[in-house]
Amino acid sequence: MKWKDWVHVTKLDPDKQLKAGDIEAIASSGTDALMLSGTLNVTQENLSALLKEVKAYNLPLVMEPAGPEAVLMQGIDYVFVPSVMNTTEVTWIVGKHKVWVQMHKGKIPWEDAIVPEAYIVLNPNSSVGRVTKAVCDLKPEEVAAYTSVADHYFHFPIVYIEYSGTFGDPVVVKAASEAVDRAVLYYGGGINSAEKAAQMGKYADTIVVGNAVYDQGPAVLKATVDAVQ
Ligand SMILES: CC(C)=CCC/C(C)=C/CC/C(C)=C/CC/C(C)=C/COP(=O)(O)OP(=O)(O)O
Ligand SMILES: O=P(O)(O)OC[C@@H](O)CO
Ligand SMILES: [Mg+2]
Repeated sequence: MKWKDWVHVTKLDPDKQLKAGDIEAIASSGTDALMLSGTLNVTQENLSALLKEVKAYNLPLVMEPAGPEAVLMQGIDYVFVPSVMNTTEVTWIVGKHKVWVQMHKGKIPWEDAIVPEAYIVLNPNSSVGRVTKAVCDLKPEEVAAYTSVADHYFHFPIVYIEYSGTFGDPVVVKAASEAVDRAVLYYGGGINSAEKAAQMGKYADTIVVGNAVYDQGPAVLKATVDAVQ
């Protein structure tokens, strides 16, 4: 299945520990892909350790870096590279990217593996909200406007409504879904039940589940998959 057709992605944090047997259960949950990502304490070492744990299960693997210092490209299907639309600091839109390109001197597999993501960060208390100094108190029409800018002006293939750690406002996500045209709309944040998965799955093309895997376990993850598959 092409990445554009995924409806459910599981986000695994290299900074957290999964219990024995959990990866097996996650892999058989029906989720379409595993994304290796976190904002804080992600290193080449913990990324490589997580990759070792997940690579045996034939699921597509996505690396989503929080910065140029820790990026895996070997053994990964895609690198989803974020830019934050509503940050107050240019580095989170284009600065880290410039550093990354300089580090790799023309060896970035642009066509085969790189997928840019336009993040709209909406939980000010999340790590990503704090680190990127995102302006999070946006009205639905402002989120819709950022969505259009990302989609039609910058031509980002993904617009990602990010509420990491908390369940978002469905009115906001609906507004983004009405504004999006060509991009694939991602939603992530606080999905820990079939009901919440279905609610955001109504608007987003792809939902992302992260914390629930660690806090509640693979059975809850499977319920979120079944709600959108
Ligand atoms: C150019 C390269 C290689 C990378 C770009 C890096 C940029 C601009 C990142 C922007 C925002 C960011 C830090 C994204 C990381 C992905 C993400 C949102 C992970 C989830 O974060 P949280 O759940 O808030 O963090 P923790 O789980 O670590 O608390
Ligand atoms: O961890 P949760 O709250 O499920 O959020 C998922 C993802 O959007 C985080 O980047
Ligand atoms: Mg997280």
